[in-house]
Amino acid sequence: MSEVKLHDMGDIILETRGLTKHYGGVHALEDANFILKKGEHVAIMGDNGAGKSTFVRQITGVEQRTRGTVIFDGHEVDFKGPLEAREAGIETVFQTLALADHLDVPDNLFLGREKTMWNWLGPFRRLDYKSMRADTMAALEKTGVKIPNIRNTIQNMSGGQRQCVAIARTASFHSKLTIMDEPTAALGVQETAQVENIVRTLKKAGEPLILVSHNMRQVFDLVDRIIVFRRGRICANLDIKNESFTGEDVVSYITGAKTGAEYEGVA
Ligand SMILES: Nc1ncnc2c1ncn2[C@@H]1O[C@H](COP(=O)(O)OP(=O)(O)OP(=O)(O)O)[C@@H](O)[C@H]1O
Repeated sequence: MSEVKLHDMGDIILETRGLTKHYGGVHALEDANFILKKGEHVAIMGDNGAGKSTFVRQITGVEQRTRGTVIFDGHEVDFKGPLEAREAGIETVFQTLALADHLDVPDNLFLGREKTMWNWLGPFRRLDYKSMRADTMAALEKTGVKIPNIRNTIQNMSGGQRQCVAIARTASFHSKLTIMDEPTAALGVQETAQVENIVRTLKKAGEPLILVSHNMRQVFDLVDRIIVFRRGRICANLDIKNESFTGEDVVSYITGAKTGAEYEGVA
């Protein structure tokens, strides 16, 4: 992680200033000013192609931004990849899930942060499979996720089970920020309810969350604030507690039927 400057962020965990991503002539993300406070849960909504995942990818270092600043936990950051972001405390469930298909559940949960133990045969450390398996069972239990056999490789699991593993991985390590990009898109009713319970657990623990979702009911149930993206720009910042607006209003911002005052990026 390259730390450029220190910022006194007060109760802000994440801020983006002028965050922009162009793919050649495609302006996928334009000048996004965004603030997330510690403990706050914010939903990101918007039509297909509005720039939501692009926004997530620039924060988590999956891609290098065209311009703009990201300040996380008081540091100006420019992550070179998602592992760097994770090391800094950002856990992300990507739309693509980013699981290793040929590995089983414990190996996926601990990928890049394997537990080791001293080997009694010599002065070197080896992987502590037993402990990782036990922790995996505990993590799944805690999140309510049901996987029949954790030794199965990911490639032999259903779409819903894969999604659950990705979410359990995110929720089982205490992070400074969790980002979920459409975590329930491929899930059935029961699995969706489990994921929503995980989100509530994070809220109770005071852990901040960015939730990319198309699901209006879910968003109204779970978050404090809704940010709407339209054509790569943030076009609305709606505080669920303090403002009276309906799902129809949100849809109007998503479709462009309604345009808000210029978003200032201040909660
Ligand atoms: N690697 C890429 N190369 C070129 N264009 C891209 C690339 N990734 C995304 N885009 C374009 O950027 C725009 C924003 O895409 P993005 O995936 O961020 O949308 P989204 O809001 O997450 O949509 P969805 O809800 O469908 O996931 C789209 O026009 C998309 O086609």
